[in-house]
Amino acid sequence: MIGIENVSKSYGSHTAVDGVNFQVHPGRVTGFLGPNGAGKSTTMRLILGLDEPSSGSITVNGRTYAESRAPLTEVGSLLNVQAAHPGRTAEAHLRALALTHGIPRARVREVAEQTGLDSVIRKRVGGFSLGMSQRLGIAAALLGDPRTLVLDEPINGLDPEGVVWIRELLKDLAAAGRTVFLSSHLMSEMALTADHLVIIGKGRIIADRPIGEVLSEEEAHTVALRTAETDRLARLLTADGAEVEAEGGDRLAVRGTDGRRIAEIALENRVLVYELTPQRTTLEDAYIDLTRESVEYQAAGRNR
Ligand SMILES: Nc1ncnc2c1ncn2[C@@H]1O[C@H](COP(=O)(O)OP(=O)(O)OP(=O)(O)O)[C@@H](O)[C@H]1O
Repeated sequence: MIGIENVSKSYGSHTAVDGVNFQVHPGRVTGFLGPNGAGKSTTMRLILGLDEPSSGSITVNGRTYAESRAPLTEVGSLLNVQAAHPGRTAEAHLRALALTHGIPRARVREVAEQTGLDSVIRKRVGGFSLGMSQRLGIAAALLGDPRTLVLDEPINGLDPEGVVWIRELLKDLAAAGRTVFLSSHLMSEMALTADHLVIIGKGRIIADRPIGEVLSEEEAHTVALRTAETDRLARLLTADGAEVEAEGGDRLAVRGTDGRRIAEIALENRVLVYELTPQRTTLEDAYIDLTRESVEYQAAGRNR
């Protein structure tokens, strides 16, 4: 369990994280989403005690990270993929980490197997592909068998097989009761991996909801239709309380009602409707909607 209470972090006059409140619960995969510069990495660094918040408090499993005696066995993290010394073998890297935390050597073999690294365990890390380095970072995160995992963009650099592998791994870890918190900008991947979403924009939390809710709230708000009598049907629907927009030609976009009500009104008034499509918003659309303001703000900021 990760608890973030009123956390802010400023760098000089720039506020990277602004009064953020949320909790990451065990037993599910929580996705942390936001456009570039939204504050994801900063928040993760604060959770891991690598940086001090300007204000507010952060706890992991009920304690601040600094209070944990053996953080690797409490929180596993993946922040910087290239964190291992390039001249070391993967095995030497993992053994050194295990040694500093009193973790038995046998555990190195276990995590190497779990992350598909066993065939390259004696190879130097410097020669690793991004995908292999990513697997090594995940192996290091799992080494202490921690209850909580904080992973910054763990899907980056993985091939399709690697993506499926990490998705299954994270789901299994959550199913075993662990707290799994990962950042990504890949909405499509989040839809397949995360149970819960925390969306951040401009350093503020925009949404903190189960993934299904993010979808259903945004879903079917608009019904697209085609009819031979756009003006008449638009008047009838507006009189019924709907919001109608002419989309050109025989098309209307209708909000504030549903397809069934539109069909009833059309039938009662003998208006021919030959297409009636509730617009399903994908998670990606919902995300773009939620973060649009942040992205615009950033684009404006860059031009300054
Ligand atoms: N050490 C630092 N010094 C100054 N500004 C920083 C520092 N670290 C982050 N920032 C700024 O804080 C804001 C948030 O950055 P952060 O890296 O947390 O965003 P992010 O959501 O992880 O973005 P990305 O997806 O690009 O990694 C950005 O405007 C960034 O420039």
